[in-house]
Amino acid sequence: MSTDLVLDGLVRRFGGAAVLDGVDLTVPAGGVVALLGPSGTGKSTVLRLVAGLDTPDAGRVRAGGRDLTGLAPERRGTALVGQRPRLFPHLSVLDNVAFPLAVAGRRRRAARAEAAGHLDLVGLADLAGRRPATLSGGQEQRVALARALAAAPAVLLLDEPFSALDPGVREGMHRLLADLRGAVSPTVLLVTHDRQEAAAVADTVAVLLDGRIAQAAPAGELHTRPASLAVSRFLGGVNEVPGAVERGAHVSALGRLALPCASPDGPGVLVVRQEAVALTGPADGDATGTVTRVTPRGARWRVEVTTPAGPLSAETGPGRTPAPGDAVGLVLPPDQRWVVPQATG
Ligand SMILES: Nc1ncnc2c1ncn2[C@@H]1O[C@H](COP(=O)(O)OP(=O)(O)OP(=O)(O)O)[C@@H](O)[C@H]1O
Repeated sequence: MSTDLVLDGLVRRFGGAAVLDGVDLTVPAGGVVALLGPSGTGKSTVLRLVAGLDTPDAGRVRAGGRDLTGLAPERRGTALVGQRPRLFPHLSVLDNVAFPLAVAGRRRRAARAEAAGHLDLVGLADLAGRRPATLSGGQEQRVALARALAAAPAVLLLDEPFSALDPGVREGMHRLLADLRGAVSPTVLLVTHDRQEAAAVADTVAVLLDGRIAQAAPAGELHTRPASLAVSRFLGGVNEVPGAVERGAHVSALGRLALPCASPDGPGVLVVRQEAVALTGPADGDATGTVTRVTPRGARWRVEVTTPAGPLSAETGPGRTPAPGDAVGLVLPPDQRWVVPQATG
């Protein structure tokens, strides 16, 4: 049975510096939240505090209304899967998965029967008799997931569990996670530094910046409606037009651009995702300028343009791409315009 997970004002200091400085976050029962942030911001530390492998300097961890903060790891009802599967090399795949059941006091036969069910859940029933050394990286991680699920955790903690896998295998793991949600609906807190992974598997993506959750929202909303310039930049947003909001429009060197939603009057930076910006002829568009650079981004192209408001970029699909020196117009679609406060400091 899944329960919610609530982090309430978690603080963790190392050598006097607060790595976590008041982390508030809720994962609803059966929900998947991805914790996303730059390297070294304390994502793994959050998981360690939830798992009971480390102790917060302040704040509480609750699950299903139970305060876990002072409890030993084995009494918390959490299971942690990390980047490395850490399987027991001398045990078969089946016995690896049966291990937490045996520790919980199940008889060997019953533990194995239950473990077989969990292996089936991760699609590895045929490999039950194999040793971990004979498995691929993706298979090993599936076994690690089955072992974690065998412990029937109320909360499953995943610390970059797919980051060492090849992209194709990683996508398979994302699908597996979705299937597992359908079958056992665990409450999941997943740490990742991969934006695409966070968007692919989580209902809510929480961005950890400077020791706090800067924003928690569905991935699409985070990208198009960031709470701050810091969130926008962390998510790869490059278009920033300084100016001010005046009676429902953003006023800048580009002129007056109507805003789709109410925004308070005053200084503000217009942000529009580069993927949403369209190129048009130099006589049209919300901004006009000269192309300075064109760079490939996978199957797409990033086109950088100097405009009266500074550099702006568009990402175009396959097709005719302008060249440096071309005069172009940029369309900033009205429903994609969003204003964030000016950066401070
Ligand atoms: N036990 C510890 N003692 C001292 N410093 C620590 C300890 N654990 C973590 N830190 C420091 O806290 C910071 C956050 O570490 P953490 O591993 O939680 O970050 P992260 O966001 O998971 O990073 P990454 O994405 O690189 O894995 C780092 O600067 C790390 O060096």
